[in-house]
Amino acid sequence: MAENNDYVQAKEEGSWRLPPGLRKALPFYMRRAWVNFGEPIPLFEHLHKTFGPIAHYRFMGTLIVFVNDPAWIQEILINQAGSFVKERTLQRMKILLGEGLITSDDPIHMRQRRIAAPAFHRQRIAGYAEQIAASAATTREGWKKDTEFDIAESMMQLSLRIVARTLFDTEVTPEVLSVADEVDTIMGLYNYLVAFPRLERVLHWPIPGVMKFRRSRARLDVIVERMIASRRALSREDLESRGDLLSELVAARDEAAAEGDPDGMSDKQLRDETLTIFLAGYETVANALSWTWYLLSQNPDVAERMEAEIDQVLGGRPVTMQEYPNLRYTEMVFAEAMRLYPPAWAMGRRSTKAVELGPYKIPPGAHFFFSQYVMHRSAEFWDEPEAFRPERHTPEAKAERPRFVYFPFGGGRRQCIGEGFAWMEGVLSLATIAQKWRLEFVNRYPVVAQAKITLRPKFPMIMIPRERFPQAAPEHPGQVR
Ligand code: HEM
Repeated sequence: MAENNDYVQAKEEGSWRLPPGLRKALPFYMRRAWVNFGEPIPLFEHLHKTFGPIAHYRFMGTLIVFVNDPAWIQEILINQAGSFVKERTLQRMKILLGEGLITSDDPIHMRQRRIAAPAFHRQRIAGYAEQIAASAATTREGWKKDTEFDIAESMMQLSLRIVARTLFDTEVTPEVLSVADEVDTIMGLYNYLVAFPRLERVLHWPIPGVMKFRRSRARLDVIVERMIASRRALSREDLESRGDLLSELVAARDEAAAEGDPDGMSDKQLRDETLTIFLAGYETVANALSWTWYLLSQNPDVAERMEAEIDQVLGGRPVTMQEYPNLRYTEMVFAEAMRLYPPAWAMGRRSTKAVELGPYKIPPGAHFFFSQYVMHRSAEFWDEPEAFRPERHTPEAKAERPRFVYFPFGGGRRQCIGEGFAWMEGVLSLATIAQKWRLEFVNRYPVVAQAKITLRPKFPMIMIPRERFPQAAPEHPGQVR
């Protein structure tokens, strides 16, 4: 990097040693193509390209460090995790999610995670395989052959159906749809709301966007509280036999209380966890699946190989948990789609103590960002990063890579609690749908990834379902041959 008016080399500041970075505060570069306040990926890419594995800049008086080195990401998420809390923008999600798993910090987080963990154990989530396959089959049967539809919308509906069945043990009732709608409204307002410097204080002000947010949040609370109350009314036995995640959480809470955990999980925490899991588990998987179908449509050789595996493993039967371990290539396809289009495209932490990364010593209060999107496409670690190659995810290839070159589910003590669930949902949904259809992409809208809370397609993604085993057209009486 050449020293110029824009950039500074690594430098000492008092007892700190900062990595290289932008000489002036970020707003100074506002006219540059890589600065767009609603869209941080171009900025992260620019920092990586210009400065390499680590860079700093300042924004509104805060020191921000962007890290794109797998060993240093490991330092932040694992080895020095005790020196970090969640970054402020994320903490602001507390206005919606309260003290749920995503937003809380220790000691609340540690306790909540311990209580919620059994609901996500492998044996428990295996029980959801059947509901996932049945939901995907409903989606599959809803498509009309040779008729265009928007895959992004369809995958949202599928994942909503799966969440409704597994989290709440219900179909997509108007109640579940309103949860999705209210969450959508709130998330749409979220980017606007976090721009307020003293957000928590303005929440009571009669500003239209804020009022809308408050109304949505209140409606959401009523719905979720009703769902929790219906579980509470059940006997222990009935609760256990229901088997949905919310019942599991209520049961886990009761168990913790019975084992003498003095502060168990309050009703308020149960509400926070329910919303957190709903939010974390719904859009992420839907987007991962939409991107997978898009990439398959662009790589017919991969689609063919995946279909061959599915036909061979399933032999035309509905997929069950037993076959799941044998759908290895399908899983690699899903993994590779999440490399190119990671639903969680960046993560952030704030340091509470001094942090040492290699030669750098960074003061407490700095914000650290790292991006799955940038790392998963870095040429230092990936050969021809833009190419879609599921073979990158064989056990041998994985063993050769440093841990944090590929981290769609994060890592360390805050690693995604729903990871096992997400893999199963992705693979079983792909297998069920690909049993019947090959999707053909219709190039009507540009394919642009939009980095909102998750990485979603910005425009509708139109597909035509082609039947894989076309049925002979029925013969009509009097048909002329
Ligand atoms: C493809 C799908 C998914 C992706 C890419 C994904 C990604 C992530 C990532 C990167 C984190 C860590 C965030 C951080 O450390 O700052 C996370 C946390 C979390 N995820 Fe997921 N997730 C997915 C699906 C799910 C599902 C299906 C559920 C629940 C059913 C879920 C529930 C959670 C929860 C509760 C946390 C917070 C965990 C904690 O801090 O202890 N996620 N997820």
